[in-house]
Amino acid sequence: MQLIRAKDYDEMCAKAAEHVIRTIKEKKAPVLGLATGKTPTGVYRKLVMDHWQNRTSYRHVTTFNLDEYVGLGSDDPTSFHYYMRENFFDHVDIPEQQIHIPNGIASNLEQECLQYECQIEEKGGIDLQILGIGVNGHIGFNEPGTPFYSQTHIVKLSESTREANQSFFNSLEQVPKYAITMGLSTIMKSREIVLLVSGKRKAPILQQLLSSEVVCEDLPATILKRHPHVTIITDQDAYSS
Ligand SMILES: O=P(O)(O)OC[C@H]1O[C@](O)(CO)[C@@H](O)[C@@H]1O
Repeated sequence: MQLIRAKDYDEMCAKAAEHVIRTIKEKKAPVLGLATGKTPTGVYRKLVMDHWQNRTSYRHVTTFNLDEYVGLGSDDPTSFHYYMRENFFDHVDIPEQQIHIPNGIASNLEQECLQYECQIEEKGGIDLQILGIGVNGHIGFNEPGTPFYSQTHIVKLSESTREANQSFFNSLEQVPKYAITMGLSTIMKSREIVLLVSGKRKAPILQQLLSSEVVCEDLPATILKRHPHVTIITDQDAYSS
């Protein structure tokens, strides 16, 4: 794992955006894995700015998001669908049919998971996966204890995750209890992974991840130690607190 220590959030986002731009410029039909949450919003801002200033095009890009809440449709302002449109997709030239986000209101959620996994494979897998990390070490919504062999599946969110994501909702009661997430094995099949870690809140889990000599399901992000091409980009707050 390569570690890049950016001086602040802005520099962390700029470095992550460089990875994305390089990937979409190098590949003929790039497939991006995208994350939501507070951490990557600045990356999307950089990408949108670059799209308008440098005419970087997304016409040839396919995307797969990591996760979505069960029970929230794409028009719900608290869904990850909505977040992605608002922060990124509405501001670049990516064709709608090349955007993939799990459908949290599918009538058959199990089938939705299987189908999502197949769609990723049909597109030849993910070239670059952007990840954030939960305060409990989750990646995607793969909570501690999730099997390393997991594929896209339905997960019961831990209370700490619901509390961490509460700021997107009016109250804790409104935070869904379940989500669809790419599994750990789905994430590990990506050819390159960039993990973003920002802010003092994430300092303890980053420290734990970096110092952990064991790779174990209790700390899902440790699986990344087995991946040949992972870059962790942190800001100073996450690294030095
Ligand atoms: O960036 P945040 O808001 O701290 O969230 C951490 C991670 O948890 C999630 O919300 C769950 O997938 C991710 O989207 C995010 O990368």
